[in-house]
Amino acid sequence: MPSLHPATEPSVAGHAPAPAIALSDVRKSYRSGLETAHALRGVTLRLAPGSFTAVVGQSGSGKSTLLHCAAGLDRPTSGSVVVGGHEISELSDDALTRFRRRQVGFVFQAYNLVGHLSVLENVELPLVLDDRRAEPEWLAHLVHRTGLEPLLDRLPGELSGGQAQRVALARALVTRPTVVFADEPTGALDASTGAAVLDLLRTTARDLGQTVVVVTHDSRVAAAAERVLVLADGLVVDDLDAPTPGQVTGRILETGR
Ligand SMILES: Nc1ncnc2c1ncn2[C@@H]1O[C@H](COP(=O)(O)OP(=O)(O)OP(=O)(O)O)[C@@H](O)[C@H]1O
Repeated sequence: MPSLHPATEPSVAGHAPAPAIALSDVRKSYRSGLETAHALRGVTLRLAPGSFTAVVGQSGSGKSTLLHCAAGLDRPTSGSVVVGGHEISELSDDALTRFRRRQVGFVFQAYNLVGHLSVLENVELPLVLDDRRAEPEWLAHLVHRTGLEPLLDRLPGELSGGQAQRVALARALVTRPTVVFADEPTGALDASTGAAVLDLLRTTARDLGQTVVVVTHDSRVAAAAERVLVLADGLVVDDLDAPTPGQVTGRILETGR
């Protein structure tokens, strides 16, 4: 992609592989009138390729802002965001849109499926928007992996919540993105359906070597990840390795304001 210039930070031969995502001192402030909200106050983190990370924190701690800045949905006020070796924080709007289509997959709580398109058309949509066609083998693998074979001709309105979220997951993966961001991916599902979707997200990530970042309020969802980053007041205040749900809840409560 010619419009994306490579990151200035090279990976060092013989050391850990270059991160899938690297944020350096990312700050984001929102101004409204005389007030300024400092949503991110200097976040630095690196996520390894193929890692499954959860971002947790109390309401207002900056989780959504972090996701938006890391995914190229919004620009940081300052700092560097490198995804798949590309510095994205200063791209033009057009280049940022192309970047998102090619390098990032999204799974949202509300699924965001297009109501008049079939399941198959929804899965293929990110490629169609980018004038590309699906690789048949990859598409067949994803459809199989997400159990969508019997549902391909249905419309989103004819699906259960868990089925709709599986469509959203297949759609997020169809472009083979550098990273998949999931924002409260199980928030609209009952507990057992949510657990099934989460398990699918985790095993798909592991089997495909896909980097996944989940933003969630739910400690049980977070505990499915290998690594949990705890945000408080716009800063990463903890970095937990495979914690239990109880440990996650405890750390979030300790950050209370
Ligand atoms: N567009 C905006 N304009 C002004 N302030 C904003 C805007 N977006 C976020 N903020 C503020 O930035 C801070 C972080 O918000 P953010 O939505 O990132 O938190 P969050 O952890 O995702 O919260 P929640 O869990 O409630 O969704 C909050 O104080 C919020 O009020």
